[in-house]
Amino acid sequence: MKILSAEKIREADAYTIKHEPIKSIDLMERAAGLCFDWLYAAAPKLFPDSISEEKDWVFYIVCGTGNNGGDGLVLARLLQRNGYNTEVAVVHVSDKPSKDFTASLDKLGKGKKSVIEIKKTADIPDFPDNAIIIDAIFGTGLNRPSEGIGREVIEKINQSKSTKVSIDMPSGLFDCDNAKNDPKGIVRSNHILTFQLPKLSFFLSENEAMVGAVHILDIGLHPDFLKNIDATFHYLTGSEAAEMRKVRGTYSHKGTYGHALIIAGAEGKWGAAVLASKACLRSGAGLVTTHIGTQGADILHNAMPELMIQHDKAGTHFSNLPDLSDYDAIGVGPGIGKSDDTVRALKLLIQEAKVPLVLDADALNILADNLTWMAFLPKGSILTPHPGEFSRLAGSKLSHFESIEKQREISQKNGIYILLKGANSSLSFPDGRVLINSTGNPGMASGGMGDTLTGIITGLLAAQYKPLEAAALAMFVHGRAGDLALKNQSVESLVASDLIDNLGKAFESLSHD
Ligand SMILES: NC(=O)C1=CN([C@@H]2O[C@H](COP(=O)(O)OP(=O)(O)OC[C@H]3O[C@@H](n4cnc5c(N)ncnc54)[C@H](O)[C@@H]3O)[C@@H](O)[C@H]2O)[C@H](O)CC1
Ligand SMILES: [K+]
Repeated sequence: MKILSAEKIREADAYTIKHEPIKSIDLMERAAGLCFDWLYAAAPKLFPDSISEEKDWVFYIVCGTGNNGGDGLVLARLLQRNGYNTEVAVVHVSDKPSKDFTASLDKLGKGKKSVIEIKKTADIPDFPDNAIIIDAIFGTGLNRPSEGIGREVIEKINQSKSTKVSIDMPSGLFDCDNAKNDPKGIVRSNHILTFQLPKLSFFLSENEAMVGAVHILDIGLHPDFLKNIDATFHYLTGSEAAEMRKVRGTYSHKGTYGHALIIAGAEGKWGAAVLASKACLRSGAGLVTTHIGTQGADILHNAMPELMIQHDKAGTHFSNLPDLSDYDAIGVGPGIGKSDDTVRALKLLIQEAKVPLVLDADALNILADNLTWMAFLPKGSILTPHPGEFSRLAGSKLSHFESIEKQREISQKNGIYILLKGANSSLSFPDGRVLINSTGNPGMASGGMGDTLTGIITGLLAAQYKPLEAAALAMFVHGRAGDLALKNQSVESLVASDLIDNLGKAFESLSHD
């Protein structure tokens, strides 16, 4: 699913109005109608248990004077028509109300319910603590941080304990970069009813306090426009991940699915090799060999009889390169440490490898100490840093938005894929596009999860997936397996082994997406 900028969404809006064709006011009615349907279904769960009777429900609709405010006014009319209690406030954020705002206000007027006009501080009402506040002050038309009376109202809304439902965007939030924005001037939304496509800022950690649950409402923007428009950012949905999955031929054999090499583990961290190797075996590789210090070999053998083992010359860590000619995919890094001979062996691996590499953990830390090696990585290699590893690679502490911009830059410059792990992991391609993941949960913030991801990507690469599909499908399935594993665990108790146990179900679940 594409993620478009506010500017592109405006173009989509205009294209739809012209080519569907539909009047802009009717598009607003359609959008607000979908908000009503959502609220109608969700309201019983949104009001506190103490207010169980519909007659006691209050919907407090706070509107700006642009089209976002217009949506709020149409929604207010629909709520009133269906017999719900409403309070409607208009914040005079601009002295030039939009045409459709004015038309919607006229229609509401016919219902003879008075509107609270907010022009100055003294006009701002006390918002209740047990209502639903509909936030329709600013949408995609915000052109500078909220200020003046609009901002004052936003701050007062944020003081209320009522559930806040934002139309299209939390008012005050920009669609992409909020580095120069002030969080205090943004509605702390519990639910966002966003139109057609999600906005990038919904997925960024700096906006966590303002972005609640996101609900995407299909308002029928023109499919031709949505299909043809180029997008830098994409949200990876289940059906898109499912399309990447390859069907296995009846007459295929283990040779069809390639031979993966995992280089992982060192004294005290053999478990990293176990997790990466297991995940690799469970992700479709025909054969998996793990290159490991002799002292870790028994642990691996006992954990997985299906695995082949390649002994390193050093007993305790990765120090020498095996013959690479047998392998279709190579994953390196989990738990390998940073010994001098490990550094030398990794350098040799980067020079000698003829297949894309998957680099994780200590392999990335070594790379961060030797940034010139980046240009020598086999094209299509995949780096899987967590935010700490990424900041070492990128050279400074960055906001999430800045990290993604930097991630794109490094991918494009070096012809590699970077999978920046975290909530809403992002995968950047050599051509500058970025996929944002839609699976996973906070229980996955624990040791070993990254080792598992390395194994999955390497397994898919061995099984002849192209780097783009291997990285994207692995990212999705890894999160999905974490979500499935959570059903029998809690966010506190979830561990990487649970995730591996659910890989089968996760791959299978794709057939239902
Ligand atoms: N996407 C669609 O197809 C549809 C979108 N709809 C809704 O329309 C808004 C966008 O409306 P727009 O009129 O362009 O802008 P806003 O209502 O978001 O606000 C603009 C309004 O506010 C003024 N303004 C902007 N920034 C500030 C500021 N910092 N301080 C004060 N005032 C500010 C600006 O001058 C305007 O007056 C979209 O989000 C949807 O909700 C349609 O209704 C359905 C189709
Ligand atoms: K809004």
